[in-house]
Amino acid sequence: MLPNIDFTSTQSYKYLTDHYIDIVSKSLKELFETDNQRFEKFSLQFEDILVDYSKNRVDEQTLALLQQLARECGVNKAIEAMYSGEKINVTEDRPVLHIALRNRSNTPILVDGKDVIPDVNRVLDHMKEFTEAIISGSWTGYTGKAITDVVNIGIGGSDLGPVMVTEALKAYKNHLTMHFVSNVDGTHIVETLKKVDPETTLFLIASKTFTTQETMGNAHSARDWFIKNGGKDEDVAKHFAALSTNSEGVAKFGIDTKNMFEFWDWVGGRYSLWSAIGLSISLSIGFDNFAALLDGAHAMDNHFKDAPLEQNIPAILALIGIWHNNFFEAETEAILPYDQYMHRFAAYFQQGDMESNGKHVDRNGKHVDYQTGPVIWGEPGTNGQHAFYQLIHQGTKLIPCDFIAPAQSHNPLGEHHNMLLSNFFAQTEALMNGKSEEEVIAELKKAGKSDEEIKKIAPFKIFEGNRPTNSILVKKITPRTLGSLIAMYEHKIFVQGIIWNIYSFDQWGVELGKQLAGKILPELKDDAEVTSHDSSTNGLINQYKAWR
Ligand SMILES: O=P(O)(O)OC[C@H]1O[C@H](O)[C@H](O)[C@@H](O)[C@@H]1O
Repeated sequence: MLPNIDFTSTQSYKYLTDHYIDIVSKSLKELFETDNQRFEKFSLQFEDILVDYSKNRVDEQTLALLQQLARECGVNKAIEAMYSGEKINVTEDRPVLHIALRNRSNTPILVDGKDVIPDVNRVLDHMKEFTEAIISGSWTGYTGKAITDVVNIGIGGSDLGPVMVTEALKAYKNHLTMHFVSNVDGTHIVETLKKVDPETTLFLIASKTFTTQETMGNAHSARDWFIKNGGKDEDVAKHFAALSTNSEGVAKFGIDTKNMFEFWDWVGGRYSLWSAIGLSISLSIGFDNFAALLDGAHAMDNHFKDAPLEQNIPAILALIGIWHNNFFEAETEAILPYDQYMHRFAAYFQQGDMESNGKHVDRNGKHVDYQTGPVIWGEPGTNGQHAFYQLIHQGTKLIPCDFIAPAQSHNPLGEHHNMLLSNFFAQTEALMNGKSEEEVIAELKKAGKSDEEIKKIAPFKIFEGNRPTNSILVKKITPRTLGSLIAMYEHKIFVQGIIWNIYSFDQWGVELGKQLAGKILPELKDDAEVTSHDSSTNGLINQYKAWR
């Protein structure tokens, strides 16, 4: 059972409300000036990952109170419940066991009295064998040629994780060319099929449910293309594999269940890259690297389970996020990787975080009267600097940011990496310290500006600073460190969901749009005027019919 506590009625929440008044009166700059141990006190290292959370508007008391809040909300109990396979996804009556997919120490985890680990390992063995056959070329297409291209067809959790990881670990890539088709917009599949040859292409149909409209549409189009371009029905087995929990659906589609890589309903879609959904990752970087990704996640899982709250990185990041979200009323959080390979990291956690904690009903079925999950967004640095950092520095909204960077580049090239990292360090420093009026005036004087000119221009050049950031410095982005990093964010989301007293592992909010699209689709089949909706929806549908 998950705890069921309204965090706003806890003792620690009341203390935090008072303490907030004290903290807002101090600037980050002051907090650093009055404590030269801040970095030592407010940073933690996990293997090759350094997490510096000192540039947040917190002091020792803030963290102590936030940790007390976590205790009062039963975070430790909730962690135990997840790890022991309890059905904590109550509205779907399922356990939440992405940790079991990377349980490299093989400790049994029971679901309905049955240890799930042997099944996890069986599928991993199947993935290994298949990966090796494809990479070595011993698996051949219908004309006897080795596979050169892999097209993963999936959406949401069956796409974003594999895309993000294969991009982030591109430095480990082999000769296979990867393609990802997600959008039901025909352009996506059409443009992809232009680049591949049916004789040497493997399609992975990735769908937990094997019913998702977009994925099924794209999968059927891929199959039709394959048949139209020389393949026969009996050749499908050599070119199509399925990653799914739904063996009936897979068989119905015509994929041999021997080519089905199974996972289970206790894996949430957005937490599924560690499962058979990760087959495209394994094909792209080899099974050993995929296993190293799992190892890294498992190491973070152990840290999360065992480390006391005071040293527990995911818990600390979660609590600081709550501090910003519920006390400073920040509405969004930016994830800013200073690593080009990680360019889909923020997009990945848009689903990870927003689909998990974008809920307004608490675990009693009641509308909450506090803020829950933030809007997650971000782009790689330094591109973001030249686009939206203006608002972060001088806008009216508070945007807590996570800066992530590797110390070692996979592509050392002259001064490039120093230039990149100098921007990372400079931005977090600038966001913290800002630039005072005195500094601006002194600078303008030095530049020879008159008093009048200074008076006119100075207000625009002032930076208030006091903008909070986390800095996550990774020695190098390897499969292992990436695995740990992803798991760190997953657990952060978990802790926040527990404290906000919501269910983080369902996603009912995506259903309504799907249902309505299902109703509208038949209405688009002919040219008859549609009158069954509101005037806007009718008007749009009828104009669409007139123009198409
Ligand atoms: O893997 P599938 O069953 O095709 O689901 C793909 C996606 O569909 C839905 O929209 C869910 O909201 C996502 O959580 C899921 O990842």
